[in-house]
Parts: sequence; C-alpha cells; structure tokens
Amino acid sequence: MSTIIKNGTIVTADLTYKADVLVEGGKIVEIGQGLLGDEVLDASGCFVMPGGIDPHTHLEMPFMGTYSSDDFESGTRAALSGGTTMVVDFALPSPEQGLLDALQMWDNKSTRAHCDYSFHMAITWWSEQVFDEMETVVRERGINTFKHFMAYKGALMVNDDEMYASFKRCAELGALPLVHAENGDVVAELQRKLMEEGNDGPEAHAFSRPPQVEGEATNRAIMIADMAGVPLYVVHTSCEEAHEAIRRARMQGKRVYGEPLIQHLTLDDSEYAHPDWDHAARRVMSPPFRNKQHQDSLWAGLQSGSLSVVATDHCAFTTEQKRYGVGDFTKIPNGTGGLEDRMPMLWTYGVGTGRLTPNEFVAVTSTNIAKILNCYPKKGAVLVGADADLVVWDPEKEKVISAENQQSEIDYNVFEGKKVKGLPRYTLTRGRVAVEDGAFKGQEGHGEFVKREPSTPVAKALSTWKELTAPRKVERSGIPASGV
Ligand SMILES: NC(=O)NCCC(=O)O
Ligand SMILES: [Zn+2]
Ligand SMILES: [Zn+2]
Repeated sequence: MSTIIKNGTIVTADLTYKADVLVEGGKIVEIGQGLLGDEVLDASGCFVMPGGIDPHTHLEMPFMGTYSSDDFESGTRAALSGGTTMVVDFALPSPEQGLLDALQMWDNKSTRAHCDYSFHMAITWWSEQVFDEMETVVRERGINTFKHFMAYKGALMVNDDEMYASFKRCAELGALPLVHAENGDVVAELQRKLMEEGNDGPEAHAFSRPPQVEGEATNRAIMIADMAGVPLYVVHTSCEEAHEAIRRARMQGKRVYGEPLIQHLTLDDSEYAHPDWDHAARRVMSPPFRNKQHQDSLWAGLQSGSLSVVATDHCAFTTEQKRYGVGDFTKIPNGTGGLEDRMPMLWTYGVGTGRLTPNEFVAVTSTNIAKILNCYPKKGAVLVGADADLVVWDPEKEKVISAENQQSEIDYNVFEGKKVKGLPRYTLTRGRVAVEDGAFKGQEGHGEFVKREPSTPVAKALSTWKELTAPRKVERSGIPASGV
C-alpha cells in the first residue's frame, strides 16, 4: 500500500517548495506534482518536514538509585506525538561491566519502541577490555559515538587520563566522542560545602553547578579532543562560558559541535526559587537552568551556527522519585522530560518569534544531527530513497502543554501551562501514520535499530589534517659531536 501526502509545502534544511510526497515500503519513492497513492494525507496549510531526531534521551535509565520513568514504549510514544521520529539513547555499563554486556541490556529495553532508535555507548570506566570492545561496538554493532561523563564523581565520571585514552581510541576507529562537560571534582566540593552550610534545598543544586564548572570542562574536553585528533560533540550546552569555548574552537577550525536543550532555551533559573519544594525539585537537572543572558547566548548560537542541534536529554522522574532528595539536594534524581514538547516549543519560541527560520528549525531538530551521527540521508531528509520519517506540521494548530494529557508516564510537565502554536497534523514513522490530529496510532515494537557507520567525512578530514601536521623528527646531515 502506498501513502500520498498532498497539498503541503516541503521544508528541508535548505529548501522550501510545494510538492506531493509518495511513500511506499517505508521509504519516500517520489516527490512531485499531482502524484497518486492509496492512502491520502491532506497537508493543506502544512509543512512537510523530516521527522525530528532527538539525539539525547535516557529511557529506563538506572541513575541515582532509581530508574528514569519513561521507557522505550512511553518515551517513543511521547516522541512521535511531538513530531520526533528517532531517538538516540545511551547504553551505560555499570562499573566493571563490559560494553557488549551493557548493549545487550539496552537491546532488551528497546524492543518496545514505537519509532526508530540508535544508541551511544558510554565509557564509564577504562580497561583493556573496554579498549578492545570499542572496536566491536563500532564495526559490528553500528555505533559510532561514545559518551563520557566529566561529572557524577564516584558514579559515571571518567578522569582526564581515561578520557584521553578513550578519545584516542575513538580517533583510531573513526568514532565521535561525546561529553557531559561539568567539572565533577569542583561540583562534589561545592555540594559538600553547601550541605555543610545547611543549604539542602533544590536551589542549591544550581548553586553547586555554576557556569564556570561547565565552561572549564567544555574547554578541557575540547583541548583533549584536539590533542587526541578527534572531533567532539558537547551535550546539553547550557551557558555562555561553554558556548564561548565551542565558538572559539570552531573559529579555530576545530571540529566541535554543541547541543543546547529545549529546556535551557526556554526555562530559566528562577524556577529553583519557587516556594514549592516539589516545583523546584522537578526541575533539577544537570547542568541546571540558567539566566536570560545564557539563554540569549544559546539562541544566538543556533542562529549563527556555532551551536548545531537542539535535544531534550529526556530523563523523566516522578515527584515521588524527586522526593528521595528531601533534606539533601544531592540525592534528587537529576533529569527532566521534554520529548513530546521539543518540536512544538522550539517552533513556538524559535520560528514563532523570528529567532529561527523554518529551514533552520529543520536543521537543528533533524538534519544536522543526522549528518553528525552519519545516518543522513536515511534520516533527516525529504529525498527519494530516504526513510519516510516525516512530520506534517500544522503551524496554526495550538495547545496548552499539560501533564494531564501528555504521553510521558510522569505526573508533571516542566513546560506546564506553556501555550504552543505549531503541532503535528500527522507523524509518520517509516511510512506508518503514528499520530493523526493528536490521536496516537503507533505500534509498539515498530521501531528498528539504526546502524551508523564510522568515519564521517568530518572525521576523515580531521584525521588527514592531523596526520599531515603531526610532529616529525627533523632529519639532519651534519650532527655535531656530543659536548660531553
Ligand atoms: N541531565 C540530567 O540531569 N540527567 C540525565 C543524565 C545526564 O545527561 O547528565
Ligand atoms: Zn549529562
Ligand atoms: Zn543526558
């Protein structure tokens, strides 16, 4: 059976034009005028865009003594409802656990996914086994990204020597390292001091993670990546200090990407001053929300291209889970949700305000990350031969975000009460209509794992450059006799 999307305006990262899109066998098979198909989807007044790709989710993640509450079923249901058609989650080995062992666990979790997905592999400890298994992860399992936590001391954090070793291994394998950039040692010390002073509420979470800890770690990771000869992707860039380091690196020709979150773009640190403990604790995440100046910096980065991708870091905990940290803010599970709201919020606050063009919206929600992760144009494109992961976007459709009618399993929404204008009329996952006018029609288990090859053009170019400019011994003919 074929599906035809009629009367819409196609919006990609670089083009806007009117055409019909014919879909068959899960792929786009024709783009043109007056096409015919079995099932007709009317896109009058709508934009037909590549479905969103969220490269940063934590579904059913074991963290801080509990598990994040959205799993691959509810998480991908939320994703599709908001126009996102692919998520990339993190496989996290526990201490001393092998990478392949951890991957098996994430394979098992992901069988219920409604939409396509991929994994980043986390490097949470270092050994010869990890070094060896990285090759299998890349060459056999189709994962070309490795995540490093510079924070969460005593848990997920890796030290500089481990990070440098892993980055060098990434360079050899043509893989891309990712970093959570916060100075974990300084955070741990600030947490200790704040608690000692009786500062135990959720607002102290933000005090313990000032922009400097992020700026320092971002710059350190950039320099370590440069010395290892590998590109770098910095997740959840939240402040000017980190953005500045990324901007400067890019201006110097370093291959560095920054990823702000929709939460940091649209919510600020006044949330932590809320008199209701639950309200503030529900917004505890790392890095924390920042002030308006930092938000302006992030928006400017998206406009100028110094920041590349908007993600969510969807890691949802219920109010009950957040209350593990009553009396000790360091025990509040870190994380917020956003999978269902990323696209409508970014459209409303980005395109709706004139900060982004519709083409830039497509670039930062889908196409850029598809290229960075090396799954373009299978994903992130409206092209013949691409997967029919599409969103028919109605720029006039409105709603007020509320936990009452969200897909996520948690009991609140950090965007509660925000009015959004711009929502999916249809979301298609590999040609299957999963969302129609707010009604969810997806199929559990429809999602497939997306394999990603190593050695992107950028990784190849950088390794060529590093090889060309590597230190070389100077061959001399007349070496003087030793002075001793
Ligand atoms: N961001 C956050 O607070 N929780 C999820 C884990 C991480 O990405 O650091
Ligand atoms: Zn993180
Ligand atoms: Zn994360």
